[in-house]
Amino acid sequence: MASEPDSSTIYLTEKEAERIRSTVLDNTKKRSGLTGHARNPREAKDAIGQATGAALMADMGSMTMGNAQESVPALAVGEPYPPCIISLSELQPMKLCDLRMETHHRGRQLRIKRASPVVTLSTRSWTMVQDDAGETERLEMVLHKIQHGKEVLEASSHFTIKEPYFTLTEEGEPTLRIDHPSDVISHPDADLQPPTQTPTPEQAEKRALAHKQKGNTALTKNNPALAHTHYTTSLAFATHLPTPDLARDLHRNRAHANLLLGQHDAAQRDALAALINPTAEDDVRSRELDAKCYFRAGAAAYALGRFGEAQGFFEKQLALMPGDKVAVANVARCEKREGALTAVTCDVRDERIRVAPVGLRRAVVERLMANPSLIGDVMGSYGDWDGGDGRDVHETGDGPVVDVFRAHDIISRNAFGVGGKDGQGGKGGGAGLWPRAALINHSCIPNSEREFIGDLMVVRATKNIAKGEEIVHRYDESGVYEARQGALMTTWGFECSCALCVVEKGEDPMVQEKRRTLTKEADLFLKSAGSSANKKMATTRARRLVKALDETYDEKKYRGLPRLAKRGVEQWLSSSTRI
Ligand SMILES: C[S@@+](CC[C@H](N)C(=O)[O-])C[C@H]1O[C@@H](n2cnc3c(N)ncnc32)[C@H](O)[C@@H]1O
Repeated sequence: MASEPDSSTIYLTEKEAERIRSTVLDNTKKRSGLTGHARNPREAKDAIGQATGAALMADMGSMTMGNAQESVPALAVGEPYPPCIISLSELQPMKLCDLRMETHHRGRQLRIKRASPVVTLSTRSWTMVQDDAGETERLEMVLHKIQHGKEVLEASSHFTIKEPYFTLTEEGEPTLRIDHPSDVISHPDADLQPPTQTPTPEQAEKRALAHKQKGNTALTKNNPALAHTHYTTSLAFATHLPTPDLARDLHRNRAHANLLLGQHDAAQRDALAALINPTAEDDVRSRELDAKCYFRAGAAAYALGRFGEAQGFFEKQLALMPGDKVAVANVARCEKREGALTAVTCDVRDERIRVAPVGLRRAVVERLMANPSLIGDVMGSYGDWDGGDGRDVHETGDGPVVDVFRAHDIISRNAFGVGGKDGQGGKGGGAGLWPRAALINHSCIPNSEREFIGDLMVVRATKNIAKGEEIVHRYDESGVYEARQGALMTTWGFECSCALCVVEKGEDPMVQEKRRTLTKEADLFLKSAGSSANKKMATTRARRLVKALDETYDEKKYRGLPRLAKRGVEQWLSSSTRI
């Protein structure tokens, strides 16, 4: 399958769709037949050699292809399962030899270390891992494999997997598989471990200062993830010092690293933990430092969309540093945005093939993991998979928890294209999730319209809306009944039964066919009309098309109802004849 450069069009033949569907469904069947079977041990040397070769090939591939993505990856959306919602301390250890095929090892944890390079592909990454008995197994992270802008499997060499899932890859090879990013805990390398025994103040100061210095260097080298790690280790030592000054410096610096990493909750927490709150008016240095903290807390709140709170912090900053207008004006938008990775997905639940904004799913989950205060807002949205027992658990003792299957379903049913009004993504514009606007239902006879100012969605009333009346907008713009219903069913999973759809559904098939043919002609006209040299001729043709389309609508049946098929050409006419 291929995608057109700079286009949201993906060409997928029926044969290709069938191949994807049958691969995914055959694999699902094969896996279910293996449930509970013993695992076949791997030969370590071969396994590590296989991963090393594949990593080399993947690296060479990305070097020669660069970022040009000519083919679209396929992704199976498997049977949903909830993330682990139990803290590590309550899970029983297990070994690789205890693994059973096609099993979620509930109540267990598996400690492993990486034994090969990581093979990084666009929608998943894998590597070979070993436990302390020297057994080797394959480990795969699907889609949500990046944290702090780095591949999780590459960022460390020791991990614990919570409630490991042992299954088959899409190619049928046994693997440990991680879907939910909270199901893997990375352990820092030895020199970044917090102290195991209480250090003397001298030892604590020496280690804390050394890590602070490394953190500062990492920040100047544009590596906030490494800076964050060093500041965190430094803080673990600084808490053993008799005065809080160094710990405050570290919180202030880590707030900066957190902002750069898009971890706004943590940035705000750090910025406020660093406050000195000087009482003396002439303590200029402390006032400057606190102003910096309020600026960072404000920038974090702003990025979280809490504008009132952000304003409060900026006002406090100004009170400490009167006249520093630049600080307010320079509110940094620290949010990292991800490219619009699209994949062809096959969902085993309804066997449908969809083109899904999986880059958006990855960006949303990354943002939620980094800012747990947002999890409730997003996870409260409508989605087919309700998350089972873990639905309302957003955090365990080990950190935030995001159910990626629920996130997937929520995005499938609630995402809209930025810049487009078709809900499928404007041309090259990507897609986004607006939790509040996602509450709005669809109608083909809407009373509002969505528009975009950058990535800000504006829902504008298109007619007077009475108090208590439901606000509705159009998810799909197609003027052809079957095309519109097809998109509503595939993307949003419902059949529209508004007054217009009721009439169109009962329409004479001959009339429907005529309208379809004319709509195709209108679409072709709209594609070429902009470049037409003869405007007069184009206008005449547009008028003729509007008239012909109008004649397919029975005056009585369509009284008070929109005639969607002619909208596009009518809009062209009104804009082309506007002075
Ligand atoms: C963006 S959400 C809309 C808000 C959602 N109804 C809620 O309760 O949060 C989209 C989902 O709402 C439902 N929906 C929206 N418009 C609908 C309509 N006209 N008829 C039936 N279901 C509709 C579908 O389940 C769809 O997948």
